[in-house]
Amino acid sequence: MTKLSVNINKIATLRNARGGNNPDVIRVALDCERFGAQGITVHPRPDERHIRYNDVMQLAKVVKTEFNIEGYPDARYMEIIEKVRPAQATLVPDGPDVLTSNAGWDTIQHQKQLTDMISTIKGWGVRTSVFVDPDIKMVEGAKAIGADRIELYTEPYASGFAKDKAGAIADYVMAAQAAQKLGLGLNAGHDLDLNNLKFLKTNIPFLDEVSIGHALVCDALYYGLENTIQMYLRQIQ
Ligand SMILES: CC(=O)[C@@H](O)[C@H](O)COP(=O)(O)O
Ligand SMILES: NCC(=O)COP(=O)(O)O
Repeated sequence: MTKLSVNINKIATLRNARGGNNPDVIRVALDCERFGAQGITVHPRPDERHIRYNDVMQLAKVVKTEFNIEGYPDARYMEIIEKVRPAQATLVPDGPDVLTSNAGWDTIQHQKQLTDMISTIKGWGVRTSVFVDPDIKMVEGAKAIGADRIELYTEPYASGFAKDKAGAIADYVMAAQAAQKLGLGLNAGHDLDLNNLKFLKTNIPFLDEVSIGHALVCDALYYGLENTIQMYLRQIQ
């Protein structure tokens, strides 16, 4: 079964535009769960331009499905993972100034740093996932550092999909099969949407989880949140 984890960063972006509490990210997270989402993802960034660290603390008290906290493992991220102990911590190599995530880890070059972080996080009883490009060497590197799962960075798949579906998926299938052989769990995310999700699932049926935010929230403007979550769930059945 592939789980849908809804990334609610964009809800916080909208809330922050006016400084009040509308929309309320807590209410939206609970509604996403009520509408069928099997997880809630957040990705706090140091400038708190969307999800704030305090949101993460409040969400942790109410989220009943899998709570996934993504981010660069700086001191503040590690502190929040230790306090919250979410279902999953996804380590992403974003610099503080990036607009959004734009690459996976080099799991070989950062082997020592990642091994230490992963061991610490696993010691808190939290499942670990590392964000990687669809590159077999990086997948093997993720196994070597002790990660439980990888999350494949799907922006290149999403941007190549319109022109050449088969070409866009090829590296992802190879990386996914390598992960499966190594006993790593498999997540995917970034720029997944109603056009490209089913093809990903069909080609990689053993995906454990997809985390989707930007496109799902945009679709909800037209279809409504409940209907949109159901539409995404149908793509991964
Ligand atoms: C790792 C990843 O791909 C997501 O967490 C993404 O970075 C969230 O995007 P935004 O921060 O742009 O909402
Ligand atoms: N890990 C990917 C994620 O949480 C959402 O990415 P996007 O759908 O907002 O591009």
